[in-house]
Amino acid sequence: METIKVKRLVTFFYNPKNLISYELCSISLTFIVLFWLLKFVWTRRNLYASARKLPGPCGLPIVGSAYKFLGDASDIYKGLDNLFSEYKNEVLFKAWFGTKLFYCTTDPKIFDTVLTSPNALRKEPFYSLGDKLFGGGIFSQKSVPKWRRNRKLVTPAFNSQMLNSFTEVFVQHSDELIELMKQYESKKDVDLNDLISRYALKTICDTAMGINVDTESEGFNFNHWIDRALEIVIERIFNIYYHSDVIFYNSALGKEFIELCNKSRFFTRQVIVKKRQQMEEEKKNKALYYESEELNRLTFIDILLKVTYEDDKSYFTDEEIVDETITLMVAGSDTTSTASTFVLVLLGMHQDIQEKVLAEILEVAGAERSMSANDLPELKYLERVIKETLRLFPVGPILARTLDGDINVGHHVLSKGASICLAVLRLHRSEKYWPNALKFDPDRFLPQNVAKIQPGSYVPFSHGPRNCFGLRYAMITMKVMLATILRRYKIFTDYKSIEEIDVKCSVVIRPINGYKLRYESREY
Ligand code: HEM
Repeated sequence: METIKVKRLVTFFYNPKNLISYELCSISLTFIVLFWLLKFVWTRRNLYASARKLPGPCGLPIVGSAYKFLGDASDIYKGLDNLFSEYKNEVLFKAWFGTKLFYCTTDPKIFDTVLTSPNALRKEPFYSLGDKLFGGGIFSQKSVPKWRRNRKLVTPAFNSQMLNSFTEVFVQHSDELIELMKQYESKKDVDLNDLISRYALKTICDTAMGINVDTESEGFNFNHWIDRALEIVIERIFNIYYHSDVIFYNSALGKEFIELCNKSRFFTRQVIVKKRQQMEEEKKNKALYYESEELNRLTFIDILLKVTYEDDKSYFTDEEIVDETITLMVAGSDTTSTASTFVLVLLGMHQDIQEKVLAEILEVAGAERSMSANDLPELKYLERVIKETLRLFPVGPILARTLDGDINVGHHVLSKGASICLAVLRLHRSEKYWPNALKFDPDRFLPQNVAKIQPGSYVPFSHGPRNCFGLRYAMITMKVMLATILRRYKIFTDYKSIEEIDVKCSVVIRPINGYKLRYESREY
């Protein structure tokens, strides 16, 4: 059989007629490839011209510097950090990732210009590698008009009146949390972040959706699924072979990712179904579920369901409602729980500051009284502690945007079509803008000192039109929960210094070796 095939091939090439057509074919193919390559290079000539003016690693053909970031989330962050260390004296440098040009910076002026520019409203397209989890939710939405429309639609769900009305829910769940903490008291290396994540998810579901989720039940794993799924998204982003759907979804990592997405989205769908059932029940007593006087008190999910099922029926599809809901559940819980756990680590490391925070809490709300919305603005020192923690451990250590138009940053024009990587963690720890940067000093945020902070050098909630819209929500929920924990328990950590806490970036920041927390009851 094989010999027949070989014979046929030999006869084909010995036939002069076939040889001519074969040569013609290969010549045309070569021309097509050359033409495509020239077109590719020509349309990107501005990128190459811009890149030539900047320092940065040349990278290998096709893969660029992507080989520097192979491995898991820890290796990837280490690779990125090493790259920024290598060019630490440069205001702006370049890095090729595959065929993509990235501008890299820790300069606050560039941060400010980029984050407020209408040409940088789109998230870096790598974010869409997590689409199976978040779809086109507001955080990763690729279409700027759709993002603008959806952001405008849901923002009223977090107005001041709504936020004040949430305080009671935060208090109730914080009380449940400290009860839950009792069983692990004095134990070493408690995974306090797991308990706090459950609190955070419960509160976001209760406040933004009016749904009570039983996060304490056995087998409740939503936070862990999301944690792992985000870690996989980062691994996929930095491994260019995994950018191909065929390769990724046929790999073990891709299969694990699909399973995690299915489980997380199934859980989210159940939350929505529960809400719709609740609405149908309540609707029996009213002509319309949404009475006009209640319109300014609609929760996030009320707004999504109202525009979809009572107004313009084509506003969101069912899957888009899941996209928005899961996005909010993660953006509104993983962030606050991570930030709050880091606050506890830093207070465990700085007992004097912990005692000052406690003194303030006792002065404002006493040892037993439930916290009220009026108490929260009085917790000024606690607020400074949270801000300083977010400086040292910004939840989003890296921000990335793609450029839809040129942006002039003074000494350089960033080219349309490139992307930009803003290294928030490095900026927040830069000695140039934060003297004695690794010192935990909440007084940097005293009103008289805030005026001296260089604009653009403190961006834990990002900046500009695409900043975090949960900023005020986050501050309130963290204050209530931290004040409730701190007046009941004294916190300790095995970490001795900030330098000791190695971090990785699984979209959000994480300590590689855990939080190493322990706590003991306080006696009054
Ligand atoms: C400590 C708490 C929080 C921190 C540090 C934080 C930080 C951030 C950052 C840095 C971004 C921009 C990300 C980027 O550009 O890639 C962002 C966006 C976002 N955050 Fe937060 N966040 C927190 C809490 C919250 C809460 C509580 C909510 C919801 C109630 C929320 C909802 C969102 C949403 C929906 C976006 C996307 C906004 C958009 O693209 O228009 N965040 N957050």
